[in-house]
Amino acid sequence: MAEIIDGKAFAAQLRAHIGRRVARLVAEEGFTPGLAVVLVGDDPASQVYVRNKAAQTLEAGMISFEHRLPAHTAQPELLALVRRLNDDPAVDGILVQLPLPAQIDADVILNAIDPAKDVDGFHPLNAGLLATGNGFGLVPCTPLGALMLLRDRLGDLRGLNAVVVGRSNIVGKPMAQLLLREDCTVTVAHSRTRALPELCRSADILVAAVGRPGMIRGDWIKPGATVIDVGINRIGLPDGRARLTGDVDFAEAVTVAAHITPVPGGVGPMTIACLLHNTLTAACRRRGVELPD
Ligand SMILES: Nc1nc2c(c(=O)[nH]1)N[C@@H](CN(C=O)c1ccc(C(=O)N[C@@H](CCC(=O)O)C(=O)O)cc1)CN2
Repeated sequence: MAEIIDGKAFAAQLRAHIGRRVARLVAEEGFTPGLAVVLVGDDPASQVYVRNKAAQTLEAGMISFEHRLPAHTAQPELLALVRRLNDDPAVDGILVQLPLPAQIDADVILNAIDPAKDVDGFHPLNAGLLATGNGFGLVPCTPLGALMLLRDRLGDLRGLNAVVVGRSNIVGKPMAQLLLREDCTVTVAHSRTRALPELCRSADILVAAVGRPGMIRGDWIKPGATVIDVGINRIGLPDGRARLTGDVDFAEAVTVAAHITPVPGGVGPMTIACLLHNTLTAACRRRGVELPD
């Protein structure tokens, strides 16, 4: 049976460490990092994520600025808010919660965020810095969290075969870039990939980020592989409640892999912990202060 990677516990330790570093900044440098989170509309899952982001920001000793706009908000209005936040010296990090309502072009909004405050790492400048390895940008939170779990479990990743299933800008592409930076041999697979089960079976590290519940079966996994499940799928139950499940068939995979992240409790909690990590990083860089240990 695989060892189950406890992302919830790891994220709690990371947040506690960030909290200690923030306390040192406040005491020694006299400033408190600030994170602005913008939510447009009333998507229930997004509301929970934004609430958790605000609560964990405060717990880490940072300032939380929350902006909630109605679902009918027009793009110029949201753009104006982003520009105000770019200009606000108390705001070190800006995050616009996704998905956005259909009348808003997410790329226009994400590209308007000051790259130095782009704690989601979605701005093309930060994506470019990650792709070229040319300097230090801000890295998208979910893949950064997944990489932290991998390094904690496996140590040196050099030379390992990694297959990333999914090519989104939020997870698949940055995950592949991060693994390349670790000297893995990386393949990015997607909905048009042929012979996907065989390809997955070649992976020492298999990252599933496709958004299709249970798609990766146990016999797609190389015995002894490390499986990182980034999928967060809500499955309706007959009693009206919902169950969270990943992209990997956990019951099958756990009997084949050496290490596996569960859903919930795996990569998900790392997303917000890494958001706080990025906010601390952005705050120190913007203010020309060394990041405390
Ligand atoms: N601007 C962004 N929007 C979205 C991002 C993002 O990184 N930036 N990612 C997701 C949602 N997300 C954060 O925003 C997120 C997803 C999951 C979790 C999490 O802790 N999951 C838990 C289960 C929580 C639950 O019960 O729903 C887990 O997996 O254990 C945190 C944040 C899309 N939008």
